[in-house]
Amino acid sequence: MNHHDEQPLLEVNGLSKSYQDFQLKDVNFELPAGTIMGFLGRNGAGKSTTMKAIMDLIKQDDGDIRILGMAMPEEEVAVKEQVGYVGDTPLLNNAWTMERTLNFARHFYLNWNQEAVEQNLERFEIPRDKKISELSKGMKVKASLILAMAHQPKLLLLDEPTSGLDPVVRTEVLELLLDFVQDESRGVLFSSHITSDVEKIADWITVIDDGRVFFSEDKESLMDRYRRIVIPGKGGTETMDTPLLFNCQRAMGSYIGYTDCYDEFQKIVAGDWYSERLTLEELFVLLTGWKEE
Ligand SMILES: Nc1ncnc2c1ncn2[C@@H]1O[C@H](COP(=O)(O)OP(=O)(O)OP(=O)(O)O)[C@@H](O)[C@H]1O
Repeated sequence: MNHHDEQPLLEVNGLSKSYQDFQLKDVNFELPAGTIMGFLGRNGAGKSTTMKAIMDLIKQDDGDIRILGMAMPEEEVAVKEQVGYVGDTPLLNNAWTMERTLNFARHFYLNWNQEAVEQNLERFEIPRDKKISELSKGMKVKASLILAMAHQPKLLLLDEPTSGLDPVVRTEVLELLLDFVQDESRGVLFSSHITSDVEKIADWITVIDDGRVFFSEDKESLMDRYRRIVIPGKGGTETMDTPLLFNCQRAMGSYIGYTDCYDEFQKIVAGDWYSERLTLEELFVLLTGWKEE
């Protein structure tokens, strides 16, 4: 389906923020409805800062942020009805039970869905009567997610929702996110260092590097256009001498390079080579790590 005819759920245009030793520089991307966007970047690249600026938890220096066409922070009250956020430091009060937390939070929203809350509490086996401080890390994450989704937002902004969770709980959380976007009107932006999680469920990948958007692209097209090209044996220097390849090197008796336009490479470059698809993790390391060598 073509998502682009519809209004994006989230538009970030020219977002800038300066700290003493770090700048977000002209961050631009759009999140279409029905999309799960994986937000990747190395430690300190600016993921949390971007998400906090979207939520107006920190003041942006410059930029235009729209959620369902509404401007942040100008239309904050209306926007927050449409957004669920789970940040890097949970907002849950440790001394409260889940019951008390939910009873408190429900008064702030018009569209609170108690039925969905009950279902999710059951689905994730979250006890209502235990204090938040008595929940395990995984339970806290799930509790935060239930809370973030209780007012039926259109957009979820999740800062590393799956880090520190066991594989079973991680899978449950990923399934919850897939369910969430299923009706194609909602969307999720989630940052993660667990590239396999992102590869599993994201439709769109946005990579931020040193405060700039490196690329923001449909996952399938991204994974399709990159390939590792291998020429076995000692030859291959001429074959590899094409601007379509980068990061060429000899390794394990072969000549290895990478292309970001595999379609073209395939058409143009003859010779004895074969290609390998990259995992998202390999692609991420290749693109954000190789320039440091
Ligand atoms: N309140 C602050 N004051 C000054 N600098 C800050 C502040 N918050 C974050 N930074 C700096 O901004 C940069 C980006 O931080 P941010 O938390 O956005 O990165 P991140 O991509 O989320 O990293 P990680 O993957 O490690 O969570 C870092 O260099 C950090 O030190």
